[in-house]
Amino acid sequence: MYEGDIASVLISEDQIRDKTAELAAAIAEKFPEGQPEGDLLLVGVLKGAIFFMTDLARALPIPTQMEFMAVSSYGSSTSSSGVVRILKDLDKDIAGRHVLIVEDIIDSGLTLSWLMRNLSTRNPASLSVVTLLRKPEATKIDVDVEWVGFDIPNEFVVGYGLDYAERYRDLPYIGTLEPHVYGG
Ligand SMILES: O=P(O)(O)OC[C@H]1O[C@H](OP(=O)(O)OP(=O)(O)O)[C@H](O)[C@@H]1O
Ligand code: HPA
Ligand SMILES: [Mg+2]
Repeated sequence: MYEGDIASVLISEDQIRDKTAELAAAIAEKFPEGQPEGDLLLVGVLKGAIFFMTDLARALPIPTQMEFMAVSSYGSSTSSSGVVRILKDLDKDIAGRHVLIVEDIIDSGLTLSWLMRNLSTRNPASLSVVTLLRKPEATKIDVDVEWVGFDIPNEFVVGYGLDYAERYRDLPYIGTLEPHVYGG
C-alpha cells in the first residue's frame, strides 16, 4: 500500500498497541468506575484521533462515553495555518462531567490550546488531555498534557489517523513520507 511513498516507519503497530494499553491503565487509575459525575467522557478531535480513540476506549477497563468535535487548522498543508475552525461541535452538554480530550498529535499546540479554552468555558468537572504523539514545539505551550504516548522529532508524520492531504490515515503504523510526495 502507498508503495514508494513511505520513507520510514517511526512507530510500529506493536508499539502503538503497547503504549495504548499503558496509557489506558494510567487513565483508569485516575478515573475509577462509579464516580458521581458519571462515566468518563472521551472527546475525540476528528478526524485524526478516531483510530487512537477507538483503540483507547477498548483498552480502558472503565466505562466511557464518546463525543466528537471537528476542528481544522491544517487543510492540505504540512504546517498549521494558526486559524482553528469548528467544523462540528459536541452534541451534548459537558457541564459537570469528567472530560478527557483525545488527540492523535500535538504539533504547534494551537489546536489544543484553543480547544482547552473553548471546552473549559462549558464548566466540566475536570478537563484533561491524552495524546498519542507530541512534537517538540508543543512542549512550549502553556497547556498541561497529562498523558503523552510518544515524543517524536519535528518531522511530518502520517498513518494511524494522521493524513497528508487526506491520504495515509489508514496505515496501521506511524511513518514519514518521501519528499516526492510533497512535490519535492
Ligand atoms: O498542534 P497543532 O499544530 O494544532 O496540530 C495538531 C492538530 O492537527 C491535526 O488535525 P488537522 O487540522 O490536520 O485535522 P484532521 O485531524 O482532520 O486531519 C491533528 O489531528 C491535531 O488535531
Ligand atoms: O505531523 C503531522 N502529520 C499529520 N498531521 C499533522 N497535524 C499536525 N502535525 C501533523
Ligand atoms: Mg490533518
